[in-house]
Amino acid sequence: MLLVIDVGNTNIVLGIFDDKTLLDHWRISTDRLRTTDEYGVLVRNLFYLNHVNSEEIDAIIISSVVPSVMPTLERMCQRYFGIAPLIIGPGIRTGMDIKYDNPREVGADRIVNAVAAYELYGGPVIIIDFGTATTFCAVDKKGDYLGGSICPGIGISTDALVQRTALLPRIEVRRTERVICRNTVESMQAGVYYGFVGQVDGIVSRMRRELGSNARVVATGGLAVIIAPATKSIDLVEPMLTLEGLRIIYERNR
Ligand SMILES: Nc1ncnc2c1ncn2[C@@H]1O[C@H](COP(=O)(O)OP(=O)(O)OP(=O)(O)O)[C@@H](O)[C@H]1O
Ligand SMILES: CC(C)(CO)[C@@H](O)C(=O)NCCC(=O)O
Ligand SMILES: [K+]
Repeated sequence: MLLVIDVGNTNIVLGIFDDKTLLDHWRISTDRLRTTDEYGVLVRNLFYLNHVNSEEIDAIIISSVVPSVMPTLERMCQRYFGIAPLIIGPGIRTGMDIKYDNPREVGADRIVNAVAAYELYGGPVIIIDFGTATTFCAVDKKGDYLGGSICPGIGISTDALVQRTALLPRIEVRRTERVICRNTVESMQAGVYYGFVGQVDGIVSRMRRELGSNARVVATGGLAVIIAPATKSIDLVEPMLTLEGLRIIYERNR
């Protein structure tokens, strides 16, 4: 079985594949201070509680956009699984040509998402990931990664709004009936929700113009299912896109 690990700035998502089937997945917070042994105990416990036999893990692949936790995670893989993990980075075959000025600069999560989306849906395709940041990525018909846009994420934007004001409370991101709202919580919900819906449709329409096509649009990340229904442009929501991409890239490098 294959253990896939996606290290984001807020969360680390772990998944287990038996061949092409995702058997289970878990989300833990990204904690730069956690030790090798703490990560080891956490992961081994998740496996134990979900009846996964650690002995059956025969490979690990990791994508990370948080360099500082990588030495710890690599040691965890060695020590608790006896495996040297494959790490998305220079030297890994993704099967995708990266057209960034400096290909090493693109976040590994964006490349992994792009590989999965192109494999699943073909090109041209636009990928939106609602994580700590909201990223938009474009892949053309040939399967080249063209680049995209990076926006402040929904969670951190809302946190900033709450932190920098005296009277605004924390809210749950939620769709509202209307945008002319008569209380603070609903006003904030409407602004956050329809503001980010508008961002999606605005950036996608510009991207479609630059891509010169009727690109398909796939969304992932925790908030994708909440935002997608009100957008005009999101065609598909694929919550496990990054894990799927890690599995595909692993197969290209085994
Ligand atoms: N319903 C919600 N209301 C308010 N905030 C939310 C809601 N769901 C998620 N968030 C916040 O949105 C942010 C993005 O969450 P999500 O879990 O999608 O990203 P992530 O996968 O953790 O991101 P990364 O991959 O960058 O670590 C987090 O800060 C999270 O706390
Ligand atoms: C944009 C984030 C933070 C999204 O997780 C990540 O992909 C990242 O740190 N990227 C590096 C910069 C870039 O992709 O151009
Ligand atoms: K992510």
